[in-house]
Amino acid sequence: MTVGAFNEQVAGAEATAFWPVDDLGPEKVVFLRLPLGCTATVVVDNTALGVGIGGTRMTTTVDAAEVARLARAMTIKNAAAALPHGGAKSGITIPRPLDVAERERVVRAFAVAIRGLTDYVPGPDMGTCETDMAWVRDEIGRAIGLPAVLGGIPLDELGATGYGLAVTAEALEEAGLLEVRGARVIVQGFGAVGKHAALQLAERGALVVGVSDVRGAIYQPDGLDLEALAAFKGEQGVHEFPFGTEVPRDDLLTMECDIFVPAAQADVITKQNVDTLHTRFVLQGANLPITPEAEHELHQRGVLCIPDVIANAGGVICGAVEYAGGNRDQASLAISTKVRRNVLQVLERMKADGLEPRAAALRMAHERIAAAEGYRRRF
Ligand SMILES: NC(=O)c1ccc[n+]([C@@H]2O[C@H](COP(=O)([O-])OP(=O)(O)OC[C@H]3O[C@@H](n4cnc5c(N)ncnc54)[C@H](O)[C@@H]3O)[C@@H](O)[C@H]2O)c1
Repeated sequence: MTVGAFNEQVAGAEATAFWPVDDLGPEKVVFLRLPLGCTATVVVDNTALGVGIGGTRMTTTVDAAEVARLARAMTIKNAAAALPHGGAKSGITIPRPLDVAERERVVRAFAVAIRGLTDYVPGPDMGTCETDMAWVRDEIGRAIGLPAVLGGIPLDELGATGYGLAVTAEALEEAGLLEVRGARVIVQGFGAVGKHAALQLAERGALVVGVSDVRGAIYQPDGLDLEALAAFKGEQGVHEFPFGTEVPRDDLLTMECDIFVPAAQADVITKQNVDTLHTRFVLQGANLPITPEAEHELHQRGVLCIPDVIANAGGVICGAVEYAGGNRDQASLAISTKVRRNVLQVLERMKADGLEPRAAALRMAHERIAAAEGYRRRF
């Protein structure tokens, strides 16, 4: 980024026109100059509930506005998950892809620069990984998403987010809305989230009848052999799995099921295709997989959509347990306890206040933050 562009970004920050500035935050916005022409922004949005946890994004395009929006999303997500953490985020803007030595130099310089920003704990995000977090921790003693040898809990290996999605289904069963055993499930996306959600739901007796990845989809009306599919997947597309019928990728969005799990990308269900979805429940694995209009329409049709901030919170809960020095087992217990309780609270809130699921979840998050704000010094 040129100095001019950097200054523009700072001026934009002062103008505050392009990111959320309200009673919640942001509390701090810090701009940094780093070696090799890199710049960084750290936004500590709100720390009423505790130290702000949020990833460090490292791309050629990340800017202050993106970081600020993501920091706000973390404030809401951590509060909705009932974690003792506020929301924060950082972004390192690189002028070009960096080699490993350059990257280490930039990440270590970033870490040193945020040493005094003790109300922010970085974690991995798009463009950063556990090695980057290990460098950060080496410099300043704090980061999450670390390698196991440094106390990290391997989030994707554990399948923390997928596990939380299965717990969500169990909570719906506990509320008398669904029977997981025998429920027909379709999962869009077979990556870190979708694969574990499918495996965990199948383990509980659900019939995962369809699964897609970016290249195609596979369908088996009697239920796919998920263990075999997970072992097969590797570099191959799920559509190449021999024990099922290959179908066009987005046909899965039109097939009848009890539970649909979008676990691929944002905005995959919109006003344009929402009519084609034939399901009773949507458990949101991806962030914002359904546009607000489509979510509203599904609610009107009686489809219960458990929003991302509740259903996919397994990952952030795992991060919070790691920060507290916990282990894998403690992370699993925290995910099952918190996700279950949050789903049941959303259902109660919907009933009591006549709210749609996302509005109920957001109200819960805002109330938790407001209650914590009540304990802050005001003078
Ligand atoms: N990893 C986590 O713990 C976590 C936590 C919360 C939210 N999320 C969100 O969940 C989503 C998935 O994350 P992930 O970590 O599993 O990513 P991933 O890259 O591991 O997997 C994504 C999967 O989606 C597939 N995909 C992409 N576009 C598709 C399409 N149009 N149709 C069907 N499949 C498609 C890819 O082929 C891949 O199988 C993202 O939106 C992410 O932000 C992830």
